Amino acid sequence: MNAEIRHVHPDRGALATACAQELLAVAGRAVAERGRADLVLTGGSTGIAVVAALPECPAVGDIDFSRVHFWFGDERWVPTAHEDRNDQQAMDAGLAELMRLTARTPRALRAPNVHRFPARSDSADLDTAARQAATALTPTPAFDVVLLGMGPDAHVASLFPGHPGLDAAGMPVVAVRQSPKPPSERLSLTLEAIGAADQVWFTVAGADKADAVASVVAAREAGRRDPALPASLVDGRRRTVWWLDEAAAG
Ligand SMILES: O=C(O)[C@H](O)[C@@H](O)[C@H](O)[C@H](O)COP(=O)(O)O
Repeated sequence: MNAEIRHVHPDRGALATACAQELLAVAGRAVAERGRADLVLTGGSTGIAVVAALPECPAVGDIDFSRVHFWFGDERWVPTAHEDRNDQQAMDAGLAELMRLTARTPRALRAPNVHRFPARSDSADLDTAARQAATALTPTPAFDVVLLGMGPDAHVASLFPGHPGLDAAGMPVVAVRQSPKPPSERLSLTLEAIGAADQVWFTVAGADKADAVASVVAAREAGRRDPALPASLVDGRRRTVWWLDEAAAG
């Protein structure tokens, strides 16, 4: 049975710290129980703040990062190492530091454990890249946690209200064009791939998100799945968690 939990923190920094600590706790348990952890990171200000908080967590030294795999919920279709890429922002914010901190140990986080979407520079076109990414995600890994940010329009990953990607069925990755949030071309996990996760965590901060949070929470509490609010369409198999700051919680 799916449980929905809400944590409210004073600000984005406190939210990010608490969320990062819990993420490492989940990773530690997954490694102990099934030999590996699969964590899906997200772009956006709050998602990247969570990654930035990871190296500061006291539990870093207790985790066997050689068994922790990081994935991405979506990616912006720009060249490798471009500053707009979610993988590059995550590396710069915290993954590179995690690699540095663990480098001289047998538990090191190494580059092959960071599973990136294809980049504009190394794939022929967006549709080919989506097919390549889908192949790499078939079968879909047993994600322990999918982290999601949420836009003021209630989009998650790169699944925007009214966009065709929302209807994608039978595939884990979809090509997204004409995204209302720049850049306009993107790759995204589908609702099906996100929903295969054990836990889905929304990380949302800022007063500009309060209306969207209120609408999505109201829809979910009423059992209403509304394609105009993509965040109302996703659940973890076991648990869905909201990590909010006070401004977003309203
Ligand atoms: O690539 C992206 O832009 C995202 O993954 C996107 O879904 C993001 O998480 C939300 O737009 C929230 O972003 P903010 O926290 O910056 O508002």
